[in-house]
Amino acid sequence: EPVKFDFWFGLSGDLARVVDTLCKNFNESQKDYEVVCTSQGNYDATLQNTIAAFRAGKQPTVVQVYDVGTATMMLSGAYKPADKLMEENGYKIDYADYFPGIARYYATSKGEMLSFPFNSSTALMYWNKDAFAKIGKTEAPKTWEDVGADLKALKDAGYECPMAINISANESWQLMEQFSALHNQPVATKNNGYDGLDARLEVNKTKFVQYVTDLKKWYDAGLVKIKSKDLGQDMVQAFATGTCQVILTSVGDHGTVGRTQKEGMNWDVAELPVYAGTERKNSLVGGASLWVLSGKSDAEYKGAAAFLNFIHDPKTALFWSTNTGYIPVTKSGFDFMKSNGFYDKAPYKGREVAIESLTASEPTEITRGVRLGNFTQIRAEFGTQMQAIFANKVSVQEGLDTLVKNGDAILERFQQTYPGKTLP
Ligand SMILES: O=P(O)(O)OC[C@H](O)CO
Repeated sequence: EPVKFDFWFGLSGDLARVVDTLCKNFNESQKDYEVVCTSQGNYDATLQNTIAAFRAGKQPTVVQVYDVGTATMMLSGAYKPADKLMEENGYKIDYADYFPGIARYYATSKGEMLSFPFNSSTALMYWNKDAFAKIGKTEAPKTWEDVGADLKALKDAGYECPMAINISANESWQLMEQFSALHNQPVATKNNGYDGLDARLEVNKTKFVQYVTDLKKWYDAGLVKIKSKDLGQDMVQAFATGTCQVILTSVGDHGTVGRTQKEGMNWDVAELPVYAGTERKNSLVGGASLWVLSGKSDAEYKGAAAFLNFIHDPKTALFWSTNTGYIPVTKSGFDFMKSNGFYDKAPYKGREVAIESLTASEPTEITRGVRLGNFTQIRAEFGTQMQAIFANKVSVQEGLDTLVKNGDAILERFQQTYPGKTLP
């Protein structure tokens, strides 16, 4: 009888099917362990359900935690450090093989790998080449000023939804966090939280204010439509079916768009635009890492170590990245894919743009990431305020001021939960 252990993850729909296949591949690759993989619906729910399960003593052995849950996990103390787990179980992992920007996001300041990078991404602009051809464009706009002009031209050419944005809770990632990084603008003080739990939000006085103002202006002019998950709308499908001509989303959706697109539709991905005159910085590493939780048996830990080792294998990287769009997290995985001609082939060719975006500059103190406690709640507040802004209930400045005020209260509560503690 193989030893069973649970893996909870946050991806859903088409991407969840790819995870299921990955789990099946692991189970078929050996006889000692059986991983039982269960989607929790989304990243937020995965973290919340894990915390609740932990309190009830029913936590899974392995859990996928999104990038911005890292600070919460680190301070929870509810994990078994992944690097220690591997060492205890006799696996030698070459940590220098991880891309430094990715490793750094999930490591402590001393470089310990508490969790293992799994699905790494960044945000890109997806654009419909057929629609842009109708307005005489063969390239994606590079500045937000050009985006504004192109959306207007698309509208004038008869397109009902030139661009769609998702203002649900989780979408602060591409709209607020990535935008801020590219423009080297802080989301929060203390270098986005890396330098202290007393960090507080700053998005009501950065370039982000101008961005929301422009998005709202374009929305009022019918150039931007809202396609939000919490309204039961699917922005990625709105693009894939040809309904909307531009979206901003994760490179992790690249495989899904390819599988579900309207037949014959020509599309591509490009780096997120920046405002004219901006010195572009690297975009943020998104996605999630795999944490191993405390309180499990030695046998389950052996299984978890074998699973992490399987995921670390360049062949798994090829399977995973091909079918999703997530970028390989190790140099060996990337080299293996290159040697297989991966990035030379359509439709995978465009995906290299994600790596270009991630490496556009050396990470600054601001662009290495965002490390704030209880970020799930801050994102929920983002969703609430963006909806109030777009429904004309408050002005852009009022909405962002409230986001900062309520977000700061969330950060303050987190700080009080861990008196005298600092991030590892
Ligand atoms: O859509 P993903 O998986 O690339 O993740 C996006 C963000 O990083 C979530 O925090």
